[in-house]
Amino acid sequence: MSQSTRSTSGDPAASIRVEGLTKRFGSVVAVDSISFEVPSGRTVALLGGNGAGKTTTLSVLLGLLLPTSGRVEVLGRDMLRERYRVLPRMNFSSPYVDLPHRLTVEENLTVYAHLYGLTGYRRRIHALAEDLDLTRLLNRSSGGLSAGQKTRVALAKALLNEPEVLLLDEPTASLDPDTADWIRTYLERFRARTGATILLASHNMAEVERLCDGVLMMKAGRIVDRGAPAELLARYGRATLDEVFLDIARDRRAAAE
Ligand SMILES: Nc1ncnc2c1ncn2[C@@H]1O[C@H](COP(=O)(O)OP(=O)(O)OP(=O)(O)O)[C@@H](O)[C@H]1O
Repeated sequence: MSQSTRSTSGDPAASIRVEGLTKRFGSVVAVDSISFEVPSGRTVALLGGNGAGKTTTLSVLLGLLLPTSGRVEVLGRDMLRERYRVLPRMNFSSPYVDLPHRLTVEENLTVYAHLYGLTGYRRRIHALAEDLDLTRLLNRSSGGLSAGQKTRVALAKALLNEPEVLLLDEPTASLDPDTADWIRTYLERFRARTGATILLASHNMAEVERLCDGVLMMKAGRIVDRGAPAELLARYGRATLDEVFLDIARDRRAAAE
């Protein structure tokens, strides 16, 4: 089993540790007793069809949703009891979160910099804007941006505090192939430079194969398989993760079973 995604075993180097996590919404079991660890400095993907429980898992990890049961630790702290000690060291981006439309991009990033209590934030915002090709957009109102531009602004917001743990929900959704590729390269460099731990939900298998050390395959709230991309390809006897995904979605068994 891949080191990057193994079930909980108390690895002290794990930046994210989830144990027996269940989240119910009324009669809907969105996440059903899942356990996993993400070692420090690794990038791991949550994969699964629509409604598999990926966004719910990320939301519990951020402390935005309370778990029905189970334990969630980030950077060694219990997210239920010590979330405010960890949140300054984390960040996230999601296509489901919209920035206030009337504020300019720079104003929005400044509001977040204040929320994060950053000093020297003006320089940081301009450096990130340059990195993410946003300089020309800083004075534009956020509501008028294209989907791809909004995604890049959301990523700038997520990187403002140089997070040690970064949660990304579909980081390249609605980006054209060129911009998506550019964002992936950026994320690779960010991780190499900072040693950040990244957990991302994605529907893009090429992205996962390129960026991720480990994969957690979710279905109906459960983790139904896990491993490094190469391990999963070998186990299912497939050439691409797309094919592995379809095998799992359609209940075809791994070749090695
Ligand atoms: N606030 C909520 N109230 C009720 N049900 C919810 C709520 N949030 C999520 N669910 C349900 O929980 C299940 C998991 O949803 P979730 O958004 O985590 O899936 P997902 O894997 O992120 O899906 P997608 O790929 O479509 O984004 C779904 O059945 C969804 O309808």
